[in-house]
Amino acid sequence: MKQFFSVADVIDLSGIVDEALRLKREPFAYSNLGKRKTLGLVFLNPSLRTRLSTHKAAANLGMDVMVMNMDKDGWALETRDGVAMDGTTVEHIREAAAVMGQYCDILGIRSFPKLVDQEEDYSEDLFGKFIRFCGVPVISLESATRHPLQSLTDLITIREHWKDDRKPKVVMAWAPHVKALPQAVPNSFAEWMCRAQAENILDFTIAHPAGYELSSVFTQGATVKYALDDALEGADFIYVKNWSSFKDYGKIHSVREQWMLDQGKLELTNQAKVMHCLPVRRDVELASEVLDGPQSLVIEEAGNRVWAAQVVLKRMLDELTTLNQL
Ligand SMILES: NCCC[C@H](NC(=O)CCC(=O)O)C(=O)O
Ligand SMILES: NC(=O)OP(=O)(O)O
Repeated sequence: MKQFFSVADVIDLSGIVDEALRLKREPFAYSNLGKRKTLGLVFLNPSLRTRLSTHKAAANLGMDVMVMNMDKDGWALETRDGVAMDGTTVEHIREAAAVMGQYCDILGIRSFPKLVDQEEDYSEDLFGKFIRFCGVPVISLESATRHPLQSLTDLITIREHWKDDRKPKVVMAWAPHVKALPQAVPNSFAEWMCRAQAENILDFTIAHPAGYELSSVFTQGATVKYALDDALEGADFIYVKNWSSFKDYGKIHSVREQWMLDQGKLELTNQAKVMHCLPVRRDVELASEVLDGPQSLVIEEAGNRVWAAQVVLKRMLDELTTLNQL
């Protein structure tokens, strides 16, 4: 694996999930694979889970890890080409990425969208440039449009909790929030679930109020419902997430109906397990009674972030080892 940016970077969806679950059973089976290799984790935004789980995954493989909080500790980064840097930006991504590539064998980077200009965010300009100039394999730690380590984790968690012969009904349900959030997590989850649905692994439904349609690039084959109660009927897994409007880019529309998942709504489902990528705003996005209840998987789901990161790092290290032997 040379990069991990979207589901398109995975050839074998079931294969990578099974391999991650094998790593969960034997975390130290490849503890020398990453010896004398360095992972750099670059953050332009806050993180708890991604930072710690990816660090732990690298440690399990014997790697050294360096973390750069670019937003707080780095020089202000310029990403545009052809501009004289006579303003507030100090260092161009051309040099910054290339220099980090000198110190690291694999790099991970997190960069959220600005939610102002749809075209700019969806061009993934910063990611494209980072990949181009750093010269080493790159893992997305969440970009403007996707969060692949989270989505792989989510598929691993669903696989772990589904023992029936019948395909599970997975519902991604929009939830209220106090501020405008990116579409990266729901885009990515939809993209991975649509691929899983195409591979006959599960059935996938998206529920959101009118005006919250995601880009059709990510939702091919998904059933879309505009009423939460209707979508929840027969659900085996509910993936709760807020996102801002894609069409009316980055905006929040007022919604009259109740979209927060509480115990009453949960009772409409097939005793569904409840998932959320975290962080979650209690009693805004998701009722405390559900988060603290027996159907919540959120803590286990966060725990599984380690195995998603570890399988991706392992595949990249395997490839680096093969290249070194040539
Ligand atoms: N990395 C996981 C989610 C990150 C981000 N959440 C947030 O920014 C929450 C902020 C808040 O609740 O104020 C999102 O939804 O894309
Ligand atoms: N779910 C997730 O990516 O969490 P962090 O933003 O804390 O890394």
